[in-house]
Amino acid sequence: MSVLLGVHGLRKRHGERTLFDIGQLSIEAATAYVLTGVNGAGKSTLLRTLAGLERCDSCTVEFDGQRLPLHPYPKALRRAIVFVHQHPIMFSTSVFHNIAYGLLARGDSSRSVAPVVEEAMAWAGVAHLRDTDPARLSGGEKQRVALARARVLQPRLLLLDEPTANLDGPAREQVMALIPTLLDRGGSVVMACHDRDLIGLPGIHRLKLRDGRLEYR
Ligand SMILES: Nc1ncnc2c1ncn2[C@@H]1O[C@H](COP(=O)(O)OP(=O)(O)OP(=O)(O)O)[C@@H](O)[C@H]1O
Repeated sequence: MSVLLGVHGLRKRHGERTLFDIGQLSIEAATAYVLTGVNGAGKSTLLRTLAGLERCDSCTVEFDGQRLPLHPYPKALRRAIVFVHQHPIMFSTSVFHNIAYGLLARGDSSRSVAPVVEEAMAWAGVAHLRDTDPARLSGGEKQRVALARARVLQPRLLLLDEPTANLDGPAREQVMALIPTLLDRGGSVVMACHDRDLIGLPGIHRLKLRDGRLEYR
């Protein structure tokens, strides 16, 4: 198995408090991980740091054979890594437009984007909501749109922050059912979560943040 992203010396402080100090983290290609840890352990912060949404104190990464600093955040990682927030923020336009947005922003033509978005809406079970304003969606529907929006970008690494938090019943099950097929195209995924069913998914690798250190389980 080849290493997709190697992270060296990832340290994060808030004032005097060291939230985490991770000597080495290797994320393999085409592999799924869950990241567990108690409330406040720093799971979201770790994912946000890898996505370039938070600054780390000092860190270098190896990506595609290149050694890069994590700050300023390299363009190569911005394209390769996608972060899905626990409470996804969406434009008040339509489901279709929200899923298409990232591809259009990359410069893809409307003509090439349309079938990709249609396929993603079908995958996520939201095709019937195509023209709906996301403000009108339930939490589960919003999370499925967020996963579709991330999937069309074909990230090499997808970071999910508690994808099933605040969901229960069928909404949670529908989101869970999508997780194994997120990896269709050979990407890797790291999910911060407390959800025992996600943690127990077959073949998933386990990482745990405990007292600022990362444990491989
Ligand atoms: N800007 C900040 N300044 C100081 N402390 C912060 C700041 N941002 C986050 N923290 C603290 O860092 C800690 C880690 O937060 P984080 O959200 O990463 O944890 P988590 O493991 O994802 O928790 P949960 O499981 O509850 O979502 C928390 O104690 C939080 O209060």
